[in-house]
This record gives sequence, C-alpha cells and structure tokens, in this order.
Amino acid sequence: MSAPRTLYDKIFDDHIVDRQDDGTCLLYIDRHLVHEVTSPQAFEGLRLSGRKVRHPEKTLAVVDHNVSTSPERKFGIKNEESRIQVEALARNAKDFGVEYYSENDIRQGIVHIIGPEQGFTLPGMTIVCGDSHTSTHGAFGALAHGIGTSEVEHVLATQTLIQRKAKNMLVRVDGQLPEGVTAKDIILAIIGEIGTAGGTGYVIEYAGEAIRALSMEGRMTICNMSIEGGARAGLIAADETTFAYVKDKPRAPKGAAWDAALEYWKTLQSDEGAHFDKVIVLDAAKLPPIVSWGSSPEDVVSVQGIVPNPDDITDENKRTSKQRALDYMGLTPGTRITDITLDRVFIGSCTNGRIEDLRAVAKVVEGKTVSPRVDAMIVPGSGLVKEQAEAEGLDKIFVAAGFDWREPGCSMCLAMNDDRLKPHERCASTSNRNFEGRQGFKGRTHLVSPAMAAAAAIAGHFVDIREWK
Ligand SMILES: CC(C)[C@H](C(=O)O)[C@@H](O)C(=O)O
Ligand code: SF4
Repeated sequence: MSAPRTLYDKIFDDHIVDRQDDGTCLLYIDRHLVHEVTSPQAFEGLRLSGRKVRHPEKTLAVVDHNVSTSPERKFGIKNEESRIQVEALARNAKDFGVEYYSENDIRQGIVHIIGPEQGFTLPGMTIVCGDSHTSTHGAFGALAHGIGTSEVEHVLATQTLIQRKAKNMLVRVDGQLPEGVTAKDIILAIIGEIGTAGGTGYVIEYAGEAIRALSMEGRMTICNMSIEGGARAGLIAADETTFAYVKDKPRAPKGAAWDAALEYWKTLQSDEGAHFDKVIVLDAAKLPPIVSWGSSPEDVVSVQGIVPNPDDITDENKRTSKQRALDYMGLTPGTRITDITLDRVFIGSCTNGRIEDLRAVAKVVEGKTVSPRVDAMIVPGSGLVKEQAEAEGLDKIFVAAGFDWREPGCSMCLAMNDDRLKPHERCASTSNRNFEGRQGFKGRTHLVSPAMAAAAAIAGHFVDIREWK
C-alpha cells in the first residue's frame, strides 16, 4: 500500500510531467487566467521568440485592475494609462486566439471571481494566474497559485510550470460560527494567529466543521487570503457543496464527462493519517467579528477590543514596526475599536465581492441610511454578480441607503484605477490588504467582513454586528 497522502500531494503528483533528482518538477497546468497588469511582457516575449500560445482553450483573459467602475465606462476609458493597458490585453488576446472578456462583456469581472462563475475553475486542477490571489480558486479543491510575469510567458508557451513541492499545513476550524461571524473573520483570525509569514513554504489545507459548513463564496474568501498568511496556496477538499456550485456552470463537464469527473473529484481528499508538517486548530465558536487596526493583515483585534499598545511588545523590531503602523493609521493605543470613525466604506474585491457578500450587506442596510460623514461604495465582483444582485433588487436597497453602486472591477481594493482614498482618509474595506498606500497614497484601511463594513457605513464608526438591529 502506498503511504497516505494529503490533498495537495495528490493534485501535485497527478500533474507531474517530469521530476529531476533535486526535486524540481515540471507540472502540467490545467487552467491559466490572464489579466492586463502582469501579461503584456509575457505576450511580448512570445512575439519576440515567434511562439504561439500552446493551449488557447485553457487560457482565459479578462480586464479588472485598471478598468474604471464608473457607469460612464461604456463610452470609453478616459484614463490614458489604463486605456493603453486594457487595449494591449484586447490585442494580445486577439492575436494569440485567447478568449477575452472586455469591460463591456457581462462575464467580465475580477479574474478570481469569473473563473469559478464560468466553471473554468474545477476541482483537482492546477490553476495559475499572474496574480497572488489566485489562491482563491483553491476553494474548489484545486491547486491554485500566483506566478510571475516570466512564468506567465512560460505557461502561455508550454502549458507547464517549474515548481518545487511545498510543505503541507493543516488549519482545522472546529465547531460552529456564532451569528454575525463570517468566513472573513475566520481567515483574519488565522492570519492574526500565524502571522503574515506563518504560511511561508506551505500549502494550507483548511478543514474542520466550520469550513465544511461554509458556502463556496465563504470558502473562496478563506482561500483568497492564504497568501496574506504567507502560504503558496490554500485549498479545501471538494464536497457536495462544491459539486452543486460547479454543476451546470458554462464550462463544467456535462453528461458522461460530468459523471467521470465527479468520480475522480471524490477521491481528492487527504487520506486518513496523511502527514502535515504543521497543524493549527481554531474553535469557530470563540471567534468574534474582527477588525484590522494596522498596516499588515496580521494586525487584527476583536471589534470589542482596543487599539493595542506597541510598548507592550518586547521584540524591538516588532515594536518599532507596530508603532509605525499606528502612526500611519493615525490611531492612539487604548482607543476602543467601536470609537473609530470612518470616512469611506468599500465593499467589493475578490475577497468579498460575490453575491452572498452583497446579500449580507443588503440585510444590514435595508431601510437605513449611510452616515452623512461616510462616502460608501459597493462594487460587484463581476457583471454576473451585478446582474444577479439587480435581479434580486439589492441595488435598489443600496442606492436607497445612499451607497454608490458601481460597475465590476478591482476598484478601490488597490489604487490602480480612479477609485482611491485621499491622504488620511479612513476606510472600512472588505478587501484583503491594508498595506501603506494600498487604497491610495496615505490612505488608511481597516479590513472587515461585508456585514461589518455595511454596519460601519450606516453608523459612521465600527459597530459590533452581533448587536445590530
Ligand atoms: C496587480 C497584481 C499583480 C496584484 C497581485 O498579484 O496580487 C494585485 O492583484 C494585488 O492584489 O495586489
Ligand atoms: S480585487 Fe484586489 S486582491 Fe483581488 S485581484 Fe483585484 S487587486 Fe488583487
């Protein structure tokens, strides 16, 4: 009998084309997603060497980072830099025969939202994209991770990638989440626990009762932020929830091919007794809604907590860096999190821009009004999310409450388009990164769940969503 293997081991093994004595492997890549920021030089490289895209049908291109989210965008992109980047991808996709969703295509959206929607992302696959949050697709029990631009070129040309095996980490979340506590709070708590370097060198498998109970949307939120915990990828074994989501998606296998795929997907579980190099266990029942206070995703506290005091940290380097984070954030130690007031609220991104996120927001804000001190925007993660939200009347709830309802894209998750914070503006954001300048020069980001962001928009300061009426 062969030794018990983890889910990661199995997917990795099933994709090895070649293994060198030193452990370097050539992996077959099933799916390649491409966006406008990290692909121009890769296509240029192909042109220069006279190569083609090896498997255009396994490649899908979309614009997301640079696009304007204004309804005006259908009349053309005004920002010169963005227009050049978007046009370059459109041209490259056309020249190399790759399917492309332009900003006017209903299927357009953030690269990590459209893959799953189209059934382009499937269990057991190897999936890459020149983007760190490719880990999102691990929610389907796929091995998915970001790659650099030179690797994008390599995958385009050969449909393979040179990789070394990472170590296995298990994060088990037992028990049931309390009302008001979400997948976003689970992953922020995990990163708070292991730190932003805690996952370095590992692929994380998330398991346990609380993970199994999550929808695909929630699972994507968790896997999305694996990279913020330093891991190469995060994954969750596919189960009935996964199969129900995938079935009938445009590119999912149909008929006999579906039955065969299902049979294989069901084998993709970590074996009993499989070895994990590191194991972390969390109790979901003990988790509160979480708010980040600093400029790293590990700087998190309970909404019922206070801004921590760096003087309490013994390690000098850490103390200095946390003091710097507080200065940047314009916060004073001891301040209650619920006393922090906001200027902006951003709901969207590949972490929390899916339909379930928008439903959670609508539930909180229905019949209420955004605080006069807050400028709040909601950006659906894709055209299909937008269409679904509008079919359910969610947009009406948002607009009536005073939210700005936008077109799909990365938007204010990162300052690469027109949506950005002004210096010193403080924002409750459902995205995944709170680095200095991430949402705009000198902008201040607090990472939270969609429901927490929604309640903060209405109240004008953070509130404990568990006490929301
Ligand atoms: C622009 C892109 C390369 C980048 C990434 O790799 O993640 C972006 O999506 C981000 O979230 O910072
Ligand atoms: S939404 Fe944000 S995190 Fe996701 S791909 Fe876009 S910029 Fe990166």
